[in-house]
Amino acid sequence: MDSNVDSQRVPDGQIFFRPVHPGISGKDMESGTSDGQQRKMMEFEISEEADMRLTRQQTQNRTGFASADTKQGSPEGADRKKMPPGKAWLWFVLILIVNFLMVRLLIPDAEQPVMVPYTLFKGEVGKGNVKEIFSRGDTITGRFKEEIAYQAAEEKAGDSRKASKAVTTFTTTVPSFVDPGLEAFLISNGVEISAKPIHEERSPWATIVYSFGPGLLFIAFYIWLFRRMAQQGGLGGGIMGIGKSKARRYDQEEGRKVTFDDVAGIDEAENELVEIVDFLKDPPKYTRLGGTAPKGVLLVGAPGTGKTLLAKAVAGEAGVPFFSMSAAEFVEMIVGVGAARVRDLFKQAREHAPAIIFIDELDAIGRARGQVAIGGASEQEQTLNQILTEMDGFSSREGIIVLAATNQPDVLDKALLRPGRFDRRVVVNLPDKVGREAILKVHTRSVPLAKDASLGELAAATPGFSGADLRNLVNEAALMAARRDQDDVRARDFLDALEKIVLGPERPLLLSHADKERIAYHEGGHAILGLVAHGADRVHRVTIVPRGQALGVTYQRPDSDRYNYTEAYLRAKIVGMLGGRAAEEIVYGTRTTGAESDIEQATGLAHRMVTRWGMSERLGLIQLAPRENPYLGGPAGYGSARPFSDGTAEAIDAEVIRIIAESHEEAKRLLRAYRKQLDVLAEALVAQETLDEQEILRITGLPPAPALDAGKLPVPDGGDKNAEPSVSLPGVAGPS
Ligand SMILES: Nc1ncnc2c1ncn2[C@@H]1O[C@H](COP(=O)(O)OP(=O)(O)OP(=O)(O)O)[C@@H](O)[C@H]1O
Ligand SMILES: [Zn+2]
Repeated sequence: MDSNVDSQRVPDGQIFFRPVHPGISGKDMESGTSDGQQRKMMEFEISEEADMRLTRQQTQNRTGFASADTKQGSPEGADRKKMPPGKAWLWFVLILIVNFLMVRLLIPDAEQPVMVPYTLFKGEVGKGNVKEIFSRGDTITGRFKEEIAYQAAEEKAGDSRKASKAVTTFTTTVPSFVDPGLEAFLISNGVEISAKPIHEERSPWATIVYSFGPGLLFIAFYIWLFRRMAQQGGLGGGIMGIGKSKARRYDQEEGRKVTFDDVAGIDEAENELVEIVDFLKDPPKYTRLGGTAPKGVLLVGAPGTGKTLLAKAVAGEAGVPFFSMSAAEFVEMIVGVGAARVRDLFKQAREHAPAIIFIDELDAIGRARGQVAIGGASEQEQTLNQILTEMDGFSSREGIIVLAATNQPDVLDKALLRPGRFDRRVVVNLPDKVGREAILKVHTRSVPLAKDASLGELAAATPGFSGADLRNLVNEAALMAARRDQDDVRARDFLDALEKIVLGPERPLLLSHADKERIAYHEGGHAILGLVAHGADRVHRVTIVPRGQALGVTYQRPDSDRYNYTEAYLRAKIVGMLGGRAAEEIVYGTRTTGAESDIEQATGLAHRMVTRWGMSERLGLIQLAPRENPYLGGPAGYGSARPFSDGTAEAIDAEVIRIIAESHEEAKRLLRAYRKQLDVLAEALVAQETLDEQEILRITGLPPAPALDAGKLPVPDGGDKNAEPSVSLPGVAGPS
């Protein structure tokens, strides 16, 4: 069975098979169509039990994409540090509470006077027990010399258990008939008649706290807030630091310079930047004849492909200071701060020219103006305008080059891309197999490799991995080897690390024998179809050890990176995905929930065949789903503004349903034909849990999957002789 849950939506237009495991968002191996000629669909590599999609998360890089890794200065960190406004309110409330408690503690006589009857008051005056009084209107407030025990009448009636109160401060009301002799009576009994209210009298301390406390606290709070913000900028300079940029100078901070030696596998991008290095080394050489060097270079590419690294390498090679800042860090809670930071960043760079300014995640502020959600808009706009102003403001003779990185070039404000600004665009692609090997070499420079660890094979097994993913893989493998007390990192460590990264850690589950057998048949179904379906990817491994969300996994991967897919290949893919369920149906005659992600992936693929790749005769070559961001995978679906009729929508559904139904039939037909092989494979899986390619071939006696153009497969002995294995899948326009 497969993973029961697939938390990742699959963006339209990309074939990615990712293991259905929610925890590995960063590891996606992507593939997808990118624009124009450079139609670069990446491949699927490992197919999970029905081939999981490796897909880019739709969410943007800022929400926890970043390959879970270790990038320094990643914008995520910065976002976290920023205090959300909600927290400020919490502080505000806390301060009010503290203030209240202080007042209570410092002003013991802030107690309310107790209301006593006029007669009792006069009685006490008569006894000479009243020290002083203050009168306003018909109300008298005063203090007894000695406290008296008093219980209000209404309380007596209500609750007899209530103890009488000890009263020193009292208040009473003079009856409506005026008591003419009162004043003389008071004086004769030695009562002081006070000119100021008695119960509001406070100690000098209390007065200070009352009048200044709250104000002081607020001021302290704001000072603290500003300081905190300023400290985040690394400048710790009180309120004044807030408008400073938080740019980091890598040349000073890091011991070792990054050079082009540290960058591998993205040669084209690297070559394009060589000229920039040259310019920075000797600006006059270029400007001597009146030419202008580029001011801004936009690095465009998927997350983790090495854009930041490349920018640092340019600085390292040229030997100039490198000021780096993530665009997300520009914008703070306070409007105007972003613009101030931009100004400061450029000022710093100018002081150290020639220099490089690197702005990461440019899309965070470079989004087309007016396209931003209300609220952050004006701040974002101001910041963006400031960048434009600054870029216009320096001449190329100054030797400053602004590099910026984004993975959403299409959302950028057009003004940023005008000549004199970011007029050069360098695409940083995901590395191909050769590139991945080179990157692995860079990152294993200080890792002792065992003889059996072949970086070439590892590169072949990791299509769609970015440089950051590969670095992470090497790191995981090294940790794995260390945990195993080895002195070197072996092939097994790399494979285990890869599996862990792609699928999540092994999950110990107590499964009954019956469950195991069912999972074995499900995975066996995928695997057999991988071997016999025409054009399917090679099956590398089958396991029924639960991992991440998956109960079992069938790994399939093409022999080489694929950039384009034939329809037959896609159909074989769908047939393979449905093989798990088909096997269960054939063997048990019942269904389980185990095929959920298989179904999801198959549907997604069929949908894209129809809506994006023009593989439905009935609908023809019409684009029926929007293109998506080639670097991130993007939102699919037109929402309410669907540019086609209801009839077309119905036709799309019908075509998708037809493709799935045909593939399902095909899967069942093939599995019936290869039932004997399915049985032995399932049995072996229950016994051994994991089988590699050689074992699978030996156990089933099947030849490795034929290439697409291979001839008919032999009908296996013992198979259903009537059900001839298919050589070609029914065409899209086939009988329906
Ligand atoms: N081509 C590469 N060669 C060598 N190492 C690489 C390469 N690409 C990425 N890495 C490794 O991955 C790390 C992260 O890459 P980097 O931060 O440069 O990616 P990025 O493209 O800027 O990503 P993001 O768009 O998420 O900011 C690098 O510090 C480096 O160690
Ligand atoms: Zn499955």
